[in-house]
Amino acid sequence: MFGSIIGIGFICGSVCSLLPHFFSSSFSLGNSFLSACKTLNLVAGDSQPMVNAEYTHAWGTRLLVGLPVGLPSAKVFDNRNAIAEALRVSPDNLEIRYDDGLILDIITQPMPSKVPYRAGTAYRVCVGVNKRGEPRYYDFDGPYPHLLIGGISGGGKSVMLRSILTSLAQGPAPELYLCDLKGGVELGIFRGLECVKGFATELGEVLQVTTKIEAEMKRRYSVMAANGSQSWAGNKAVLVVDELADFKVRPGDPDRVIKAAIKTKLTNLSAKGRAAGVILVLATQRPSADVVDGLIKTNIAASICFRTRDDTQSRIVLDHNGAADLPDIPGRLIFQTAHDETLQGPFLTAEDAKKIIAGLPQREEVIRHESYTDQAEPMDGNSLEL
Ligand SMILES: Nc1ncnc2c1ncn2[C@@H]1O[C@H](COP(=O)(O)OP(=O)(O)OP(=O)(O)O)[C@@H](O)[C@H]1O
Repeated sequence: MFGSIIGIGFICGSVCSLLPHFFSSSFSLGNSFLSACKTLNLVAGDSQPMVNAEYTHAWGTRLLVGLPVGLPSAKVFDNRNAIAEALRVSPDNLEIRYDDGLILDIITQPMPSKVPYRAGTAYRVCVGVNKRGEPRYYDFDGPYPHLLIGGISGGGKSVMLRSILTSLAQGPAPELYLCDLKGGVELGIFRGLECVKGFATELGEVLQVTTKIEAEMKRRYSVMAANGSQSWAGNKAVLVVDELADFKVRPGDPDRVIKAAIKTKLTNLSAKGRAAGVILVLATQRPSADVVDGLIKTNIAASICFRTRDDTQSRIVLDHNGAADLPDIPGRLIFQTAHDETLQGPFLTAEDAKKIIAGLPQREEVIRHESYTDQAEPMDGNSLEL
């Protein structure tokens, strides 16, 4: 008798070891959830929710829950904070969704503070991994045109731009137009790539580059009109601006004319670029209302926001205060498209990026810019020879 009990125990132990993710935490969080449901009166008459499965993952625990007829899932969503308290996690670490049944993800492990760069596929670039370690992508060919990247100095914007550009350059690369008013310190490593069609390190050059991409947008619209098509089917053109605050006009600013001209072009590109396959990536460490003005913001549908200095900056980028409360961890961000998700951005050093770039098609000739003068007529877009 005793021997057979040991035998059954041995078999159960062996089977369980083959299923390390299933039932391995002896239903403890599932039981806590069910107790919370009772306390919160999340029942339908005499019927209670059932935990159909409890899985243990590296990041925490997933509960698959069946709700009795008469208990809508909305009632569970409404009680999220109280359920999180019962499960002893912060509300941020309890994710509830309905997908053919109720799924509760209880995140008990901290997010990693460093995740490696990974190349995307075509126009889909990896912008980080979520709390469950799943990669998330921004698709330059997707439904959310234009990307705003904001956050305090040291938050991780430059590393993010480096990852995005490296991934895009790995191809099939779009045409890249890069504006880096830090003298090319951040984006200079991309300058020699064949796919880089414009590179600016000074205000005059930014006006040249934005004029050129605007002309390309107009050309594409003409082609589309001739073809009777509504959207550009060819290669994308991506304009990257690091730092948007460089075009903020201050009282008595001697560069106000050129800055205003650049701002007008950026607004125009943000409004009309998408259909022509022209996408903006605008980065700033000073997201204020006069830097990310209403017109540009209205046309930008996706944001990556690192920690911000205060609630106001967070609201400018995300329309809520969330980024001000992010932990002080470089690379930690909120990615906003249809909804928000906290991610750890991919980490890519300049040295590693250079190694990848070295294996990509390079241009032989140097980009030549014409100088800008206040008197110059608006350029027709053909003045920048590559
Ligand atoms: N995704 C990341 N994962 C881990 N560490 C990161 C990440 N991104 C940035 N860091 C760290 O933070 C430092 C600052 O990052 P980065 O230069 O990108 O900040 P920034 O927001 O561009 O600042 P600034 O606007 O002053 O240039 C990096 O040198 C790196 O050590």
